[in-house]
Amino acid sequence: MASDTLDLLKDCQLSVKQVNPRQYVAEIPQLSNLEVWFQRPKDIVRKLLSGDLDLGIVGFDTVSEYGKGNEDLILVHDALEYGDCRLSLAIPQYGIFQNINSMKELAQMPQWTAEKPLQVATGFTYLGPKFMKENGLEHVTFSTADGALEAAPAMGIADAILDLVSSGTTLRENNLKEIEGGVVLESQAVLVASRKSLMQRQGALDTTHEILERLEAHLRAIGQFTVTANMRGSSADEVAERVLSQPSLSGLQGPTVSPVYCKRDGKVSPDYYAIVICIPKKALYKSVQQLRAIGGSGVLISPLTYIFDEETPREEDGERQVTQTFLAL
Ligand SMILES: Nc1ncnc2c1ncn2[C@@H]1O[C@H](COP(=O)(O)OP(=O)(O)OP(=O)(O)O)[C@@H](O)[C@H]1O
Ligand SMILES: O=P(O)(O)OC[C@H]1O[C@H](OP(=O)(O)OP(=O)(O)O)[C@H](O)[C@@H]1O
Ligand SMILES: [Mg+2]
Repeated sequence: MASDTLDLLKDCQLSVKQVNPRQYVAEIPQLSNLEVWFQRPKDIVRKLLSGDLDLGIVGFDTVSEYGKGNEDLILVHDALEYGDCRLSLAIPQYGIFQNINSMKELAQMPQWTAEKPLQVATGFTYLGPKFMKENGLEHVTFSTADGALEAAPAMGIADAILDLVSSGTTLRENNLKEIEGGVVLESQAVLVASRKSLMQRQGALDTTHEILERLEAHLRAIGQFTVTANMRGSSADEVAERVLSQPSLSGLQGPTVSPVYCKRDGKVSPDYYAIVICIPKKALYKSVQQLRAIGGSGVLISPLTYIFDEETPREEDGERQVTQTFLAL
């Protein structure tokens, strides 16, 4: 998470300058009134709540576990697109669990009683009990460990585990399986703020706004490409019409069409037109085919680095409750 976070900030032109890796304080030269502190994920959330930090970048799982629904925590950006994982319940593939494939079946197993409850090993001692209760599992006890939880069932320490899963390799290698309805939450890296800080600390809101804008500009651009092509035509309007007749070629705000002039027999006139559009990566191949079909040639494709809109989309988007809260400040 730490190195992915540093990479993301760097891509947003917010490089973190750390004198040496053992020093836990650093700076971002572009943001003069900001200090960066390297802390364990759970401590970031705790320190946001205690008022010792204003902003944090952590996994959503950590915000949920240690934030415990506290309304002082605001998700300023809820999808930084790395650290993807899910918090999920896993049980052994063997023994009494061989034919158990859902939370419902697990809850209905006759084995779990007040005297002999289902034992779950987890580091998520807030979300774990809450989830099991919501799923109708009454007879459950929890044991906690900081890592290598996947070994607990084979060691006889627990029946099940509740831990983060990404590729699923660790579970598989330890003969464990996920079950239907067993995902507590989906997680990825988020930017989280203390509401109190944003409201009360001088400059905190402006700095957060700047970071958010840069993040948005970069994240919107990932997966988008600029496509330029040449096209013959009688006028810019006619070329634009041809481009817009194709569903994958409308770009962010329609195509830019520019005349390419050349001089022939002493006369300067547009010989052909250059068109520029932004295209999402997944539509790239289809778009190139469509461009060719309408007479496009010399198609050049380059990755986009930033897309700055008039306003940060996350602030405009009415559907995003969290950012609305941020704006409401
Ligand atoms: N396998 C994984 N793939 C992707 N993201 C993960 C994975 N495991 C954990 N994460 C994310 O990385 C965050 C940090 O996990 P990590 O294991 O680095 O720290 P930790 O063990 O929780 O903290 P500490 O360093 O205090 O022990 C998690 O909260 C989660 O959001
Ligand atoms: O599904 P996978 O891709 O195999 O990833 C899941 C593993 O990753 C995390 O552990 P991590 O490597 O962070 O070590 P830790 O448990 O010691 O924190 C998590 O706790 C799982 O064990
Ligand atoms: Mg692990």
